[in-house]
Amino acid sequence: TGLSRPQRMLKAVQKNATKGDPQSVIAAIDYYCRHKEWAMNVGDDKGPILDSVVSEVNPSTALELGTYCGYSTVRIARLLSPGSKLITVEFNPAYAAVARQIIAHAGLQNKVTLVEGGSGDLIPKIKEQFGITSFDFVFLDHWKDRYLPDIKLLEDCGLLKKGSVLLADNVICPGTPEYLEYVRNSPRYKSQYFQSYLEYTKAEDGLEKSVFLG
Ligand SMILES: Oc1cc(-c2ccc(F)cc2)cc2nccnc12
Ligand SMILES: [Mg+2]
Repeated sequence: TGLSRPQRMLKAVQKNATKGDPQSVIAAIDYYCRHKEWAMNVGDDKGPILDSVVSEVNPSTALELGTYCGYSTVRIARLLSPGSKLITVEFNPAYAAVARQIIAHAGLQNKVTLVEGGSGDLIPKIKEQFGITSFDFVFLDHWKDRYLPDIKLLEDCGLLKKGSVLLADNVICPGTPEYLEYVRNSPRYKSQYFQSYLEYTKAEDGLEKSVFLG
């Protein structure tokens, strides 16, 4: 049945984006998904909000849950200072295979470690496997029913410290009600909603930024 949607997106990047130029990779994906076929990238409405939070935090260690094709991986990694690291976790091997190639096309493979597997299984292994004591920034963009259990796991594994910033995609569409209720009512977080739009559409969506208070 031919190429998958992620593979078609990869082809568009290889055809239209300049190797080693992250901005051209971002633009090629946004053009393809806006004009050819929709895909679940954070996109060019929410993307600048992601950029501003990453730039403000300037993380030495960052974690992304849900790589998909690597669009937000490229958005985050292009803003990291030299020596900073982004770990991105993807459950679906076919998605991971495309993401590796898109991240490489952007020339960001040295800043990114893509780990294949379930976030619930991998989070407890991060300290020993990567020698990371805590994350300055976490982008949640995977399955919505994993957001809450995964931040509780990050807390329990001691991977968050005072000032760690969580940014969650899709808190309106598809929606993460349990997660929102938790971060907005827990004394351990200071939470803020950034209203925007579901990628490449006019539907409402937004990002929730939550600072861990320790
Ligand atoms: O940004 C996203 C959008 C959607 C999505 C799918 C279908 C719709 F109709 C609306 C929204 C799903 C997502 N799953 C995982 C990570 N991010 C997602
Ligand atoms: Mg998303």
